[in-house]
Amino acid sequence: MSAQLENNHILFLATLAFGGLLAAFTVAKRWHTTSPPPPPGPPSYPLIGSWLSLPRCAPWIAYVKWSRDYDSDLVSFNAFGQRSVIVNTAKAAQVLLEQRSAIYSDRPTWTVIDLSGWDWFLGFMPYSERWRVRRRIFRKTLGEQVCPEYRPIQYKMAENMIKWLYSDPKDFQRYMSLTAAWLTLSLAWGYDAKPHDDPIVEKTEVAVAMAVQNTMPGASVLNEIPLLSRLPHWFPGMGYKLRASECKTLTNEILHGPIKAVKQSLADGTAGISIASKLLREGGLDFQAEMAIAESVGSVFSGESGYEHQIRDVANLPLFVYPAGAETTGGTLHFVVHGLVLNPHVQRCAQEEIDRVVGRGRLPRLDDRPALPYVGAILRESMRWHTVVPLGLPHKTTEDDIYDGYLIPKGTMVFGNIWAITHDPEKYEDPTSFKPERFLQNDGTLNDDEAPAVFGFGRRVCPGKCIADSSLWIAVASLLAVFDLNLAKDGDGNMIPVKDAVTEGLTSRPQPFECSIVPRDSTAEALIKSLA
Ligand code: HEM
Repeated sequence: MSAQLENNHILFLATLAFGGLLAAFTVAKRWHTTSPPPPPGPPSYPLIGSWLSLPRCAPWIAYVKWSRDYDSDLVSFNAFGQRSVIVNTAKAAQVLLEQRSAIYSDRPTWTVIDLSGWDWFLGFMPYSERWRVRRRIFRKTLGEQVCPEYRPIQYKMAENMIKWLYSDPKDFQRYMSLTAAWLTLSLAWGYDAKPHDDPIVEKTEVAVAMAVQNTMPGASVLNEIPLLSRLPHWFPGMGYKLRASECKTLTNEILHGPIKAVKQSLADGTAGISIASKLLREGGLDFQAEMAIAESVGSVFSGESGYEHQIRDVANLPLFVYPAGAETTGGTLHFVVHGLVLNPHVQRCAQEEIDRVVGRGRLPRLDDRPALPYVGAILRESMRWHTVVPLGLPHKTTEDDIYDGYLIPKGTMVFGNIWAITHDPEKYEDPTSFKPERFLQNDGTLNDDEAPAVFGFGRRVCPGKCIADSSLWIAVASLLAVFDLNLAKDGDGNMIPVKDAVTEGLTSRPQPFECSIVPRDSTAEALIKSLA
């Protein structure tokens, strides 16, 4: 055991020495060449680079300040030899992440993510034929063309949300998350998650939280120095490894559970619409054609037969939906409630619109959407006001590039700062205020600003955009149709203030807060009670 410890120690020191040499070499190379400088950023030191200067809280806001200080659309830093560039303006994002998307669409390799058994997740997959095939299958099963087929699930989601909120309004934050979890599990496998103690919801929430924590810049030293992953989990600072292995076990359990139920329901003839049932039943032929393309391109799949890929992909594909969709959709619903509670006049305007167009006898439907622009403006503003993925997912360059005289070398991690783009005061006056009207034209119709940055950029743009947007719209419209949302009162009848504070990580949502959610009146209560 002590010899092993000594070996590991030597390995650790060798890694540090190697890293130091690498950093020194990088610095020396920069001094002695005439290549353009990287985008500006904090000072860099041997080995660690600018790691000590990395903002530990609200980095998306800190990076905007860096942009102001350095007077540049782009800022950058180097941590342990890995350069990251932050794109802080819509103009630069348009050029780099959209127009030059062909060389900005790779993803970094996160050692901790691989150790966690999350290499199957589309969002973390390198830009490769493997990614392209899965993305095409995703589009076929959940893209814009097929999105309307999932309406029954979306309406059921909204009805569930209303019933849960009516029965237990104090626990609204849990129910907002559950609404999103229910939606994604239902889309994935037709799985009807229970409102309490659902095993799949519980396991998936834990696994997702573990996985996403490990992707933030500076989250784990293993991401910066992958060689350290050879050290044992009990070695000081290697706790990440243990958590990664727990995450892997949990993820495997989730991956293999619900697909069996879908196969059974297809055999019984009871399967409803879901991505899994589409893949197994309706999508069979197309799916096989996609897999044939995948096999013809090679090495990723070497050693496995097409049938095995197919089974593995059918099992894994629906699972993309939960990590990508539950946290984002749930977080947005939290921000909608947050914005509405702080702005009762916005609720009144929306309710007036819904009553006029839909009446009081039914819930709004997606066919009503064009006639309810104010509700649409509330959704856009909620997503702009507090972006749920403030820094998006990191892209990685596959070639050297130059922008504004700065070099962005091949292998750079590039973050589109979605928060900065949606809080640009030149585009959005008073950007920290919640003002749905900013998305309306003088005649009351929606303008053409759909705040697209919230769904990311270029070839990696969110493929769940259509289903997310329509599901959120139906949830917001239904919520406003039947409930009033107000500040909660304490025991003495005083209003409990709600802070405008958010959680931090890869995704963001409001800090826990209290509010009162009550049926608007007896007509609304009767409608709620009529929901089957
Ligand atoms: C409010 C809801 C949502 C928001 C704000 C959102 C936002 C994003 C963002 C910013 C990205 C990264 C894009 C980039 O790299 O530039 C992304 C990726 C992704 N999203 Fe969404 N998303 C939402 C809902 C969903 C839903 C419901 C699904 C699935 C049904 C989904 C599936 C995905 C997937 C699979 C990726 C990875 C794509 C890739 O790397 O190729 N998202 N999303």
